[in-house]
Amino acid sequence: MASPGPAGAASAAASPSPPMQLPSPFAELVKAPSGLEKIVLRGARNCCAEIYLYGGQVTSWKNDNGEELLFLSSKAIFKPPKAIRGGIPVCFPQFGTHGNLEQHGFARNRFWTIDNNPPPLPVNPAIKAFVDLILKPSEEDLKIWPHSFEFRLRVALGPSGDLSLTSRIRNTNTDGRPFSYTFAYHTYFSVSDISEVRVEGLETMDYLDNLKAKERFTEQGDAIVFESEVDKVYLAAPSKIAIIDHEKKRTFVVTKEGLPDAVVWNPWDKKAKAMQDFGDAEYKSMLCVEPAAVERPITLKPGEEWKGRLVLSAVPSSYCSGQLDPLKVLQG
Ligand SMILES: O=P(O)(O)OC[C@H]1O[C@H](O)[C@H](O)[C@@H](O)[C@@H]1O
Repeated sequence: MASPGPAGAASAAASPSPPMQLPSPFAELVKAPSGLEKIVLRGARNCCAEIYLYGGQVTSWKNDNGEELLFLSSKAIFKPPKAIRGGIPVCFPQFGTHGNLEQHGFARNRFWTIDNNPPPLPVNPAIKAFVDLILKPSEEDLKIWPHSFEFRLRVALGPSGDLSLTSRIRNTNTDGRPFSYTFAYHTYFSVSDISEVRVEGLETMDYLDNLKAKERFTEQGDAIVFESEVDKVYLAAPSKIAIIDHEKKRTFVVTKEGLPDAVVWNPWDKKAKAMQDFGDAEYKSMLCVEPAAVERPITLKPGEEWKGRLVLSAVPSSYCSGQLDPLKVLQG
């Protein structure tokens, strides 16, 4: 008997114009001009978020006033196999070049499907706008990474406009083999002007510098500011990091669980020019702060599941002419 359950959703995904069911009345599946499908989550007032099935990738997150909070390049290419430049690409099963797979693994350029019947996840009952996606390896994927897995991603918009991403990755190998992976939520924040931005929470942390052959250094005691290209993996970073945008008087608070590291990236002018899908001056209006597990890969035995969570909130900075109290932002 046909039912609008998960099997219905999976087979509908393969047909050309599916009347796809979503479990939340605040979520809608629409076709973007590129022809790719995306889910639009609608929260209170003008809050909303968009998630592409391609890459399982969040590309938009707007606040109460309908202002965009994530960076998406004006030159982003919405065509496989290129990953979409901006939003929140998911790097799995490899972050960066930490392995033999393509840069950042393959999850960001695969088609995910809607999972209408995911295993229960403890949730805040006030969250009404959410969607569950799932990625399983294809035959081709198994040739490049010979492990069977189920990757479930829930994207939810909270009542106060917070955006949360919860990843659950399960080893479904039937041959008894464990697997290991590295991971990142490659979050592109929209900022007014990179030279007006500082990041708090990473002071005094050790980091691997991708611009210096992954050599290990220790950050100085001050908040991080930006004057040139940055590509660092902060190790054992705190669970809250604040990105303070002085000009916009906005602070992003990044809360991470299950993800020890945090990557900070801005390509600056030279690298920006070299990227085909990134505007020459766009480095000024973006910053990537990416909760990640890089230094120590995560290992799962068959049947084991890992959970990694990211919660983003955007709050007005109390900054006027004095100093913002970093403790208030990071603890509050
Ligand atoms: O161009 P992509 O493959 O999307 O990677 C963009 C960037 O992602 C991360 O932040 C890495 O640390 C950088 O080394 C890399 O350049």
